Amino acid sequence: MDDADGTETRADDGETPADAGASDEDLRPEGPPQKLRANREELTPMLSQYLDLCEAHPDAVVLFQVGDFYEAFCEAAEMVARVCEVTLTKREDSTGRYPMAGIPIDNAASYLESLLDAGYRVAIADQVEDAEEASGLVDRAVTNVVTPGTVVEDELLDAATATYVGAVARANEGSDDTYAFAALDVSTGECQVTSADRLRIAEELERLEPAELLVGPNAALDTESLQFEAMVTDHDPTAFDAESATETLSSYLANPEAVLSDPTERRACGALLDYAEYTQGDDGALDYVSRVRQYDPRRTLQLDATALRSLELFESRSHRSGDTLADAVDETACALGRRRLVSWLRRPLLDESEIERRHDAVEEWVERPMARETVRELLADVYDVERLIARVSRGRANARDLRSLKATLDVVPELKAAMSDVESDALVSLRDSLDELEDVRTLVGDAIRPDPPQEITEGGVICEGFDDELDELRATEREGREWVANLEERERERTGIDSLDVGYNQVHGYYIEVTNPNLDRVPDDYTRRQTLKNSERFYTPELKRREDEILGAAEKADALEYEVFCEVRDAVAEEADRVQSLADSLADLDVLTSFGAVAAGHDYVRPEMGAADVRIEGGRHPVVERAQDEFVPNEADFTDGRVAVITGPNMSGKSTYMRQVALTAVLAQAGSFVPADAAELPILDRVFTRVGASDDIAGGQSTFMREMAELTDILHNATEDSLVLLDEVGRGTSTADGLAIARATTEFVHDEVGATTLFATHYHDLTALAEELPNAFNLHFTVSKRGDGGDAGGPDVTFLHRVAEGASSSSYGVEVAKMAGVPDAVVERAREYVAEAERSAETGVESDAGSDAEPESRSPGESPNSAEREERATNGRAENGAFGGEPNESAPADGDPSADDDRPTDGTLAAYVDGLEPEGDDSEATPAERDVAEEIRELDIAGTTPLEALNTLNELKRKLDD
Ligand SMILES: Nc1ncnc2c1ncn2[C@@H]1O[C@H](COP(=O)(O)OP(=O)(O)OP(=O)(O)O)[C@@H](O)[C@H]1O
Repeated sequence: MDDADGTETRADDGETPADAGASDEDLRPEGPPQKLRANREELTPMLSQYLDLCEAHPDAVVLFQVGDFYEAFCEAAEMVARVCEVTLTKREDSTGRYPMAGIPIDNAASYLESLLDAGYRVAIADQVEDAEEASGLVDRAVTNVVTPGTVVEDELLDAATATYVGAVARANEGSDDTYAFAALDVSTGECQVTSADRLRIAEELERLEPAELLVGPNAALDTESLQFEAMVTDHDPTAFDAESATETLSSYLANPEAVLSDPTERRACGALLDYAEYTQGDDGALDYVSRVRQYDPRRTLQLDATALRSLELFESRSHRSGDTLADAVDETACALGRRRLVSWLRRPLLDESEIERRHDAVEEWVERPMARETVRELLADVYDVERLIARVSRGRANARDLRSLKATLDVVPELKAAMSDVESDALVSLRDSLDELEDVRTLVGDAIRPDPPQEITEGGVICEGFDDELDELRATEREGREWVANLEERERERTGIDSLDVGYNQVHGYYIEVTNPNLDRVPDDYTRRQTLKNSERFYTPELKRREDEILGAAEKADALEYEVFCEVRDAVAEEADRVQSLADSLADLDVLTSFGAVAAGHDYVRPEMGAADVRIEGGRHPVVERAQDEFVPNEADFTDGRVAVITGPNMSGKSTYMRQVALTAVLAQAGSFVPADAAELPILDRVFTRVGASDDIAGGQSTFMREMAELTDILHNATEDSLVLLDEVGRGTSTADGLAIARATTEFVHDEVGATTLFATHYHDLTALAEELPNAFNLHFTVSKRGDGGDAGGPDVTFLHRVAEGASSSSYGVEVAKMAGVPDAVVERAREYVAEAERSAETGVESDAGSDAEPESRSPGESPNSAEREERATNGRAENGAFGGEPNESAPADGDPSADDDRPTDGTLAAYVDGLEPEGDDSEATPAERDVAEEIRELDIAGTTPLEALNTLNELKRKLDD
């Protein structure tokens, strides 16, 4: 405890946050507490020090070390007590009573996690001098500001994913629309910087999802509209000034202009590094951040946030582990590899020769399973040396970390041996680049004991033979202890007391214990030290001398060990760059080996890259195939047409099919083999995916508007090298409008864009379009029917999940409803309505909506919306996303769903609901029928799924029956 700090007590008076009187709502837990400010002149030295630190960190909650606790006071204490569920106590002195709450330093990590989760930044103010040696108040300083984007503690980080803090800056010149984005993983020192127009930078943000974001002074970033959670931090705006940013950068790059030629990039990156230094206690530059890299997102396959999400690359809708692409192809052996895998999947390559280089390596591993498995086993012993060396550089690594580094280095020669005869270019150069770091390995091996304690200040860390002075001290200590160990025997002999014991305790030191009946035989040179109930404890002058010698030597040795340890750690830190590049090679090697293992274990093939069009034989969905007992492989052949209109019943496999095509391309360009019997693939520049509103979250205007804005983005940005997946686009509005949008989109993509497009739809009318457009074709998913729909109650449907040419004949919605357990009576009635609708379709009675959506007057090949399209094309790029911008005028407005427009055209539910409408006036109907009719009129059919519709129908029928 901090004696010089006054009269503070930790007495728990049982007060809880609730009964302590909630603090004023306006009082923030961050920054200087008002009450302390008000009493500034009278405060005790310790609280005054606390107040100073709070003022220096206005954005953070200051946790202030007092002995074994981190304490918070006043508003911050009340918050800490609530969020961390610790007791609120108080500190009382002559200036007043102050709420106080503390968390134990020993297991601070879990409390810090709660504080971060609750949205706080935490400034850790440590005692930076020994409390016992301090002449007055113990000196304290903020050694670390813990924030969501800058955490470095292993306990708070996910081993498998990188955590980024990002900074966005905008060009200073008024008309210049250049934005720069810099992202830093403080735990590893990886730093990447790019610049582009604001739309692309917004996409980059979504792609990297930094946990925390600094926004430059004039960047006008609408952080509210980001589609991921990021803490927005106000950092000193002057850090973004060109001059100060370049100065910050000069500690990291010998020539900042050479690496970051764009001034906006330098401003973003400089400000970011300045902030990172601030969070790490501001001891100057972070030495381990030595890999500042400029990149251009256009040099990699672009996957925006929507594509990443809908393809479930890293996060699945089910949130079950194992359900993402990253999980499916992850057979990496170490955390380095897992993080690298994520980064390769996030940024698949565009350069064909680089892709082939990775494929060559994967092929070699597939062909050489023994060597591959040996390498994987060795990689399993590799520690997370990327984060570890960063800790070493920050002076935070302990002896165990250094031993983990050595264990990793021990693996390297074995890895090189296991790869001695590899042939592929990538593997050869990886093998050759593996630096054994023999010097570091020997140093750590000689210096640090094999199984050291967690603490580095209490001895037991440094090997014998490493430091002479230390060895001498330890020898003195050892001899002393041996002398004491033999003392019992000697004294028993000398005194003739057989029960005499020699022992040690913390308070009294060494003693000789004699039981009461033997006290008369105690020699004269024994001095009494302690009286117990049944015995007395003594010491002799020699024992005292030896004790002082032992304890003195031990204490000195511990201190010296710490000193020696720090020297070793500093020497290792000097080699941080080499360790980082070793980590880099190990990460690449792990991913390539994992790709090899996945390819071998799951029958993936090497794709042929550089084809003109996608052609996949026997393709599978890499994730769904694992969950399915029998996955049905499917062809995807775009050599005779680029636009596929895909129909088929619900649940027949349309979405799975479309996604598997995209995932195959992503895997191939990331360097992996692909789940197929054979694949020829072009190099794609972007993958767009848009999923119709009703398959997405909730229906409704805003979702529809978003869908349309996203569609606009595709229409403007897709190229003939893009892959576009459209899943039920247009479903968020009335059927007629939806169909019209779907048609117009298909035509535009077909005529103007030329992208490889897969369009899954329930609008059967679209299949006619595929026949009209030369480069479009129909695919459908087949089902097998048993029975004919007669007395037996209609056909039973089995999904074959097999894609076939041509359009689907029926949507089978009713059969799906049956499979889902909708009561037989309803299913049967629905079938009657379907049949009726089909009969009327055959006799030429068309619904209004159908004719509305498909003008008969158009001649083949002529687009009905060409004028509209032209207007769209001249409207400039879509202005949506995080940087605000006006809603795009070219996005089609949501139609006013009038009664007529709303009438659906597809064969099942539409017919059913149409059939229920009373002919003529409601007044002839019974009250129940009128109610039902009213309810039907109110239904938002376009926003209702087939299943919901059938359930509603069931309910309505029950009402009528009642
Ligand atoms: N090729 C396949 N082999 C085996 N099972 C498959 C296959 N494709 C899909 N499935 C299974 O069928 C389910 C439904 O597939 P999917 O979601 O792709 O259907 P859908 O036609 O898009 O349905 P909806 O129109 O309702 O969106 C999947 O979850 C999967 O379990």
